[in-house]
Amino acid sequence: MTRGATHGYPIVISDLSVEYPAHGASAAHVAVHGVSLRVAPGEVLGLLGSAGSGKTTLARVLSGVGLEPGGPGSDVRPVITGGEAIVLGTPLRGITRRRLNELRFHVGYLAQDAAEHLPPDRTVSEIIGEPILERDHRYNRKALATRVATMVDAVRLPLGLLEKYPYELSGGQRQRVALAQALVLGPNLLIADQPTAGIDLTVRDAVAQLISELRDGHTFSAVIITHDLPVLRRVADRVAVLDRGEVVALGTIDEVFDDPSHPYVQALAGALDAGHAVIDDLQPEPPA
Ligand SMILES: Nc1ncnc2c1ncn2[C@@H]1O[C@H](COP(=O)(O)OP(=O)(O)OP(=O)(O)O)[C@@H](O)[C@H]1O
Repeated sequence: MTRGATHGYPIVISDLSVEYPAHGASAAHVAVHGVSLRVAPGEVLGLLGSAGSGKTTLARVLSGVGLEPGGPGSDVRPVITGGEAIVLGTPLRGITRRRLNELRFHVGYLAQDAAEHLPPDRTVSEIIGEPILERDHRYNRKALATRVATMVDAVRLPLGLLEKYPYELSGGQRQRVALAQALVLGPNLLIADQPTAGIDLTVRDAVAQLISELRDGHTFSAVIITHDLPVLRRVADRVAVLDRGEVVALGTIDEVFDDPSHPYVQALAGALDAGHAVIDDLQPEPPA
């Protein structure tokens, strides 16, 4: 794998279509339709869109998690049916198992429901350190403990939580444990599905700060799904808005919201003007 290749762009998506195949009584469903976009090195792209617009599908495909046979929550896996997505130089269409495993070590992925799915029988320290041991089970235990403690600190959790179990933590603390796990391998790319959901204001700020600091290192890029405007303003260089699987707006926050042409983007812009910081309760317009 050529890390950061494809003219240096960590993500290059061209005319990508993704479909959930027919299963049981459900017909096939196209969740992402003809999407093209690039994420530049050092760029954080915010991804917005109504419920069901394809954000999570796109995130799962780009992280490789959704393409993994038997992967988590993958009873029906999304399939790339058109176009291509190249992540850190690796084309995802028809990717082999071996290359997918390799890619996964370089892409941090925070699933939408990660906080609810932490393994109940592992301590915070074991959970955060797991990706390191998965990559190298003989990793030096002292170095591992140091790395885990650094990550706990980075997500503003007290070190006293290291030996606690998920059920002993609040939802916001669990979310930060999941984020620390997604970042523990020092990925070049983070794909985070609602990283600040369920986290209170002060800590939300800390998460935004952490992402900004990582970005300032210039070797880190991210796609962040969030409807949290203060977080978007703080971390996102550009935003893409999805509606029914298509990109309907792309640009800086000001470019997208100052002169919205698409009805859903207009609705978002209206919500922002009305002072809503979190804008995820908007429904798309019914199809024409
Ligand atoms: N396993 C699946 N099988 C079939 N269709 C699915 C599956 N998962 C998602 N979909 C459909 O794909 C479309 C996109 O879903 P997706 O979860 O990617 O949207 P989203 O923008 O992330 O929504 P939300 O904000 O609610 O998380 C939706 O119509 C959804 O019903």
